[in-house]
Amino acid sequence: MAYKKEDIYDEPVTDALTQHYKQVIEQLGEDPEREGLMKTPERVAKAMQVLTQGYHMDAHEIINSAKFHEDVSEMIIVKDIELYSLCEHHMLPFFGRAHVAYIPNGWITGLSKIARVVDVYSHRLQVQERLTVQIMNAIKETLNPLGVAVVIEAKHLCMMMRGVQKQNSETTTSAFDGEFQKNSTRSEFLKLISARLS
Ligand SMILES: Nc1nc2c(ncn2[C@@H]2O[C@H](COP(=O)(O)OP(=O)(O)OP(=O)(O)O)[C@@H](O)[C@H]2O)c(=O)[nH]1
Ligand SMILES: [Zn+2]
Repeated sequence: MAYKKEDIYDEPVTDALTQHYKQVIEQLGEDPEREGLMKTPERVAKAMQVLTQGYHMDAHEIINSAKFHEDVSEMIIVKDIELYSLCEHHMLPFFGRAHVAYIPNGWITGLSKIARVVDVYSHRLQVQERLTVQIMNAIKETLNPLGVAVVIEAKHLCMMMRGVQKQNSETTTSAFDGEFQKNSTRSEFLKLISARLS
């Protein structure tokens, strides 16, 4: 599991990406040999490996590493988990907050593991909808809870810096399973997450 900084970079990948980014800089009309840009291709190569490190991480393994038997049947909510991802269409960031809830069925996991699962799937090339469902499925498949809910609110730089150039639009996606498909449970969850947001 690549948790530590030194585990993230793969030397052949860094070398190959560095060469490509040097060409990218040239094609954009800049001089990759000028002082300020000398180390930029390598920096970008490393940054991109950090932003996509989720491909080398296993969400199921993370949850299973801190899975505890506990007889609680109340809703557990972890809200305002900040997330940074890359849209797979433009490879530009989208960023915002994830709110995750589940109703245990005998098993709980460490709270930080929920945030780690958000990181695993957001550190990949994504669409917000798939990211939302993947987080839900990882919790569903490992904890077999009575229900899981995930809401993500995010802003997409591809819509802000280019293209349609809308600075204030925010996209909300949601995925509900089990008990959360019932109106009353879903309303309770939505009320609890919006209570602190306002
Ligand atoms: N559904 C969804 N769409 C996304 C996401 N991130 C970016 N997009 C959209 O992906 C679409 C790609 O559309 P294209 O027409 O192929 O690309 P484009 O010409 O760059 O489109 P514009 O952004 O409208 O200029 C755009 O409408 C983006 O807004 C996401 O997470 N989910
Ligand atoms: Zn995009």
